[in-house]
Amino acid sequence: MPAPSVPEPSPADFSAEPGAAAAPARHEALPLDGDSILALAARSMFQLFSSISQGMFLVDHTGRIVWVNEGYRRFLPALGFSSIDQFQGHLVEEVIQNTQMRRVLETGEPIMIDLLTNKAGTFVVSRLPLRDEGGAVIGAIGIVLFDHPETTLKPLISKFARLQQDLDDARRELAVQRKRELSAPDGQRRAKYTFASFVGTSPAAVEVKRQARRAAQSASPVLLLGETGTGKELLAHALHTASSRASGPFVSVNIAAVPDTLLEAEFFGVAPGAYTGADRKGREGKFRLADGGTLFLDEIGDMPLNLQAKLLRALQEGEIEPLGSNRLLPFDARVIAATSRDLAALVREGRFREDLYYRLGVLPIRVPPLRERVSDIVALVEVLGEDMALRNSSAPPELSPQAIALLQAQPWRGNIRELRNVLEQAALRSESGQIDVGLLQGVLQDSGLDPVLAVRPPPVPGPAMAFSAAPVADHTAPVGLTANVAAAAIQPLAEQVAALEQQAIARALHHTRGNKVAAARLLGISRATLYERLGEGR
Ligand SMILES: Nc1ncnc2c1ncn2[C@@H]1O[C@H](COP(=O)(O)OP(=O)(O)OP(=O)(O)O)[C@@H](O)[C@H]1O
Repeated sequence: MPAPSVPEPSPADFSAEPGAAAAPARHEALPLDGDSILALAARSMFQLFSSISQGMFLVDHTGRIVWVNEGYRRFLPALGFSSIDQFQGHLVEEVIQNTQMRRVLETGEPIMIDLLTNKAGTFVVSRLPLRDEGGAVIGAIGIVLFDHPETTLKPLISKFARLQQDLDDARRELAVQRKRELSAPDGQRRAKYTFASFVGTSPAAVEVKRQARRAAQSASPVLLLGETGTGKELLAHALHTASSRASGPFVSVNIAAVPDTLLEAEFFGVAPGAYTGADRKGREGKFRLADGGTLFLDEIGDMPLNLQAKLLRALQEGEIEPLGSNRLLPFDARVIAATSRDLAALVREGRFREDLYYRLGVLPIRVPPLRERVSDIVALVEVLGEDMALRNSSAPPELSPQAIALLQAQPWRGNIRELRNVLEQAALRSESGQIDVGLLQGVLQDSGLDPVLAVRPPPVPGPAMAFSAAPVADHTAPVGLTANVAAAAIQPLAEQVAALEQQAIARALHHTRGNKVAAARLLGISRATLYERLGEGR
């Protein structure tokens, strides 16, 4: 090991203990010369950091670790080291994954606050350069300010995760929109999904696709009801593509996203000359843009009451009146509406017109939440993993059977969107591309989800499930299942029963927040049987 260029400080030099052995003689007053004052201040700051931080280490100018304090040593096992010799004396990037210490050495710039995630967990860290008297960078100090920030900084981290998710969603939507615009000749809007894009062969998924296919044959309005992220918009696209209007435009309006004051113009358009400014030339409304095709009204439950009356009239008469015009214009668009709200309850509360509810709900279709179609999770993970890989130009993540079992046990309140987000986070944190149950549990916790206890995996061939189905980026292409998934689907009955049993146990444990006695009671089995099924037989 080359000699460190920063003299290795003795622990006593940096002792955090007040009055520690090597502390200089007590000063009754500040020393008078500037150098001594600076030295005293530096030592005091160092001691303060050492005592309030979770751990510290020093690297020399080559990036070699030359000193580690007591606090930091407890992270060594999680980083994969059983003794300090395996850590100290090595280059920092060889022993701490994802570290940015090299950047600090190269630029001389501190990184005051950063989030570091590696196999030891997620940490809030600070990195400061050390300079000699001439100002040259001779090393750097790494400080772990907080470990487990998911607990200590939970509100901040959840907010960050939410914002990140919003940003990712917005980017995705923008990319899709751009693609749609580019592929649409003469500015026409097209649907991008078919029924094949709706992944799932569970009884609930098959039934919803059956109903939607039948609805595609009719000209009546369709009402898609279901929790957020269950695939209502995807189904609306598919329904349009399977209908006789497939060659016409697919136009969608997210009512919740448009300010109330602009909705009327958005729907019915603006007559030329009605306004000054940008709308002087007039503007087509979505009803007219959807002429000959399908108009998808997303989040219909958020529509203001005054506009509900106008929408009802338009649907009944097949005519709209643009703002600022006294002419009625005919339109020919098939309406599909969707909501994640309890529309019947809104009607009871007087917040949604009953006549409009019946008018829109001629063909109501309930889109099932993911927790009612647990058997679709393997295929969904496969498709989402492939899609992520395609976007990031990386290999699809590989999930251990235990990780799959954990995913199957989640309540998924945000449904497929939430599942996707969890997978993306897990893939980001995994260095090897493998996602095991421990990593996944951390992600679920950090995402503010209520992770269900891990259970024994469903019997799946192979050590880990490699996902390599056809990409979903093109949702018009049928999604192929890999041999693995296909094999999983036709496992021997005993294995399928065992998998179902594991899911039931996971759900019961979730329900009882991990209380095994209560879970056993719920399942009608003895505690011993439950332990045995959990692989903890004693
Ligand atoms: N069955 C499915 N197979 C594959 N991807 C799906 C499926 N269902 C939903 N998705 C994907 O999940 C995401 C959310 O779906 P979608 O926007 O259609 O849900 P939604 O019910 O309309 O949500 P919201 O109510 O929040 O608008 C999309 O990226 C969609 O492609």
